Amino acid sequence: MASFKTLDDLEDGQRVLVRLDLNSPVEDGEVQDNRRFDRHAETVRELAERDCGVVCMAHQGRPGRDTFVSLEQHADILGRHVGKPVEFVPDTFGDRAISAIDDLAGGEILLLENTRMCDEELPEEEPTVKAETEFVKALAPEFDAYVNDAYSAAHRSHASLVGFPLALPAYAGRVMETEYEANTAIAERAFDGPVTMVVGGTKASDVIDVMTALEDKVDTFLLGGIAGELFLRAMDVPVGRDIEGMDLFDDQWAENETTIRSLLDDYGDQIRLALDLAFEDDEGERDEIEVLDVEEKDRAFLDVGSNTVSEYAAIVEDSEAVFVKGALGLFEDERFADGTVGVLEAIAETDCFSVVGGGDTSRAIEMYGMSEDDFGHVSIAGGAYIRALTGERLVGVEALRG
Ligand SMILES: Nc1ncnc2c1ncn2[C@@H]1O[C@H](COP(=O)(O)OP(=O)(O)O)[C@@H](O)[C@H]1O
Ligand SMILES: O=C(OP(=O)(O)O)[C@H](O)COP(=O)(O)O
Repeated sequence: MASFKTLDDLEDGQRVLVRLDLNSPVEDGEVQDNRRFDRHAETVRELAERDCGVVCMAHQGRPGRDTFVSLEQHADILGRHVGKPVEFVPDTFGDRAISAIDDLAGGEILLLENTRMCDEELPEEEPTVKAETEFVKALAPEFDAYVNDAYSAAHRSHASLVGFPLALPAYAGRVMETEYEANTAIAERAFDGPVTMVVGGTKASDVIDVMTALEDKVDTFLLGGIAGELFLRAMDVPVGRDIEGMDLFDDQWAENETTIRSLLDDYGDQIRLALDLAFEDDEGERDEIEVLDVEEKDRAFLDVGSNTVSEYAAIVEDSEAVFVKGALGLFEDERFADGTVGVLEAIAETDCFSVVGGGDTSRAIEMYGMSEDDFGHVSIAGGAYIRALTGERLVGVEALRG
């Protein structure tokens, strides 16, 4: 179990500084609503209902990128999800921020400006260094407590994540608590029956890291996506054509060939690869081919085939726990969603313990009309999820332990 304090340990009516992760896609300058708002709203609402004065901080994008924008729009979106007004303060820790915090009554909510607009936030440094920044020293005396709900940013040693826990009594928010429990389950929990891990997506290195870290915890790895094709290539199946403009295959093959071959040599019995693959035919329709019939590296495969889905679904049905990282195909295109959706539906239908993570893959649940309630946990974290799966400790979580 986690050895940090949670909101159950926090007294009502306090003035609290809450770190959220509202980092969102931005299209043409417009911040896109997403599950992070909905999840964090639960923590913020609870604190406001418990008569706390709630001051939220969060980041958006990275300096120099188009997504590095103000949090003004985030305040409106968050307010809609909380069901209460969230006042935006265009300042991180200066006079305007301090004066707005001083005026805050119990039950009211503020959102401060993008923490990454403060110079001291970003360089990754030790918590003790971050605790000595002007940012932390100016804000901390205004509060009774600090709550970190930003699990998905907890792998970053930034001031708003690791500095404040040294300056204030620190608690995990509801998102932090549930993400931590679910995402560390594979590394820390023992299951009575078979444990299965579905791994796919575009990043072979993520898949390799997960497989290497978890080979003794997982009975069967079900592979798909671009990563799965690279494993097929190591079995001499001529797949993995480069899509124009994207060095998805050849670069990754050059980087990972040796590790993929040794994973297959050492843990081949635990690894299932696609039996068939799907591609776009001349009429633009989905077509499928048996892996054994692929003779030339002349087309892009965009999903696993229907026999593979049946085989994978049967393995899922017999599992005690299933963890998902990465999609089995290009599910954003309905023609190539069968693998990802078929396996997710199999998970949803069984009563196994399940965790689905990865920013892109978990979007498939909503896109294809499945309910998050049918899964044990759907993570809103990307990088932090991978780190948790591979047993890496997250600095932001460690800082909460005191
Ligand atoms: N065969 C494929 N060809 C192209 N894209 C694929 C293929 N298989 C999976 N994908 C893409 O992989 C993406 C998810 O990859 P990744 O970023 O590694 O996972 P996540 O963000 O879920 O951790 C999906 O958006 C999906 O479109
Ligand atoms: O969205 C985030 O990470 P993710 O894309 O790995 O889920 C976090 O907000 C961390 O952002 P960062 O990777 O710019 O430090």
